[in-house]
Amino acid sequence: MGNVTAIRSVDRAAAESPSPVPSLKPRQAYVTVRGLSKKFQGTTIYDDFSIDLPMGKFISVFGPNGCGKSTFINMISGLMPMDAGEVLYDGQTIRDTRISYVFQNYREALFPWMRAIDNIHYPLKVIGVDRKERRRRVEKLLADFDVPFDLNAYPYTLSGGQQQTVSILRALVTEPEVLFLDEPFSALDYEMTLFMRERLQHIFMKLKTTMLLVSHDLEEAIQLADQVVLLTRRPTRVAEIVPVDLPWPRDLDVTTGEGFITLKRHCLDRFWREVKRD
Ligand SMILES: Nc1ncnc2c1ncn2[C@@H]1O[C@H](COP(=O)(O)OP(=O)(O)OP(=O)(O)O)[C@@H](O)[C@H]1O
Repeated sequence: MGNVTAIRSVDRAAAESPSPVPSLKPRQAYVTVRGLSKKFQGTTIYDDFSIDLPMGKFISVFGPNGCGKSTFINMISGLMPMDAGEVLYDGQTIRDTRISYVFQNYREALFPWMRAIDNIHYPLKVIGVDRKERRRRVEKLLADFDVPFDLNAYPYTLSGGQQQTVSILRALVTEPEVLFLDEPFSALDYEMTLFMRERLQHIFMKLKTTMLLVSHDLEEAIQLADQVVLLTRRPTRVAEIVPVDLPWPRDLDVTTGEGFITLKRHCLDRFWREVKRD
């Protein structure tokens, strides 16, 4: 609404004044987290934690073991209650924001009694989209992605990477504004992990959906992100937000290039300082 009002007032100004109209930059929307606190059995994980994350960007979250990376995205995605705090997505609460979640454990995430294609249809069915419209939306999604295996297969007949591809497609079918990914590739072998990172980048470049990724793997965290959020040990704060100004797609040339190596070294330094801190 704010933008519409701004554009209208500039139009009026243009009509009333001969001076050139200043060009309007699109407003950057943010996920705003304020005063987030969480304890588990007396142990403080977060205490009055705040951060702003730009929407439409790929953000990865990296930090020491057990610092609360998964807890963070579970809370801001509404999967886990916070003890205190507020999270807004471009000013809207989570209830008014379309979100999806891709879990690490694809074996438990897909419905084994449904074919892959029916797994992808399922979220639309839950929100009451009729069969014809469901088919249209799934076809539109699949047209964008070259899926190199049979979606009529049952999940157990598919490889880990294929199953995780189905999970990602299922997460995307509702056209989420924000996609949360909690170590989505950590259960895959190395070859499949590299392949899936490439695929996820292409999805991101095409859709520009806000992506929030938790990763244990610093290379992955850097390769996929516009910004890496480095967290401290508990009680967890932001150690640093590292911008990743590297060209997309981050292919082998990029990930073995000087810019990437410098960023990795910087993040590792910060990480070690944090891990060794008394
Ligand atoms: N439901 C829960 N009940 C009790 N403690 C929990 C619960 N969930 C997480 N924890 C604890 O909170 C801390 C943060 O957990 P979390 O899984 O968010 O960390 P993480 O940074 O994602 O961990 P890792 O690096 O091991 O994946 C850990 O010490 C964990 O044991």
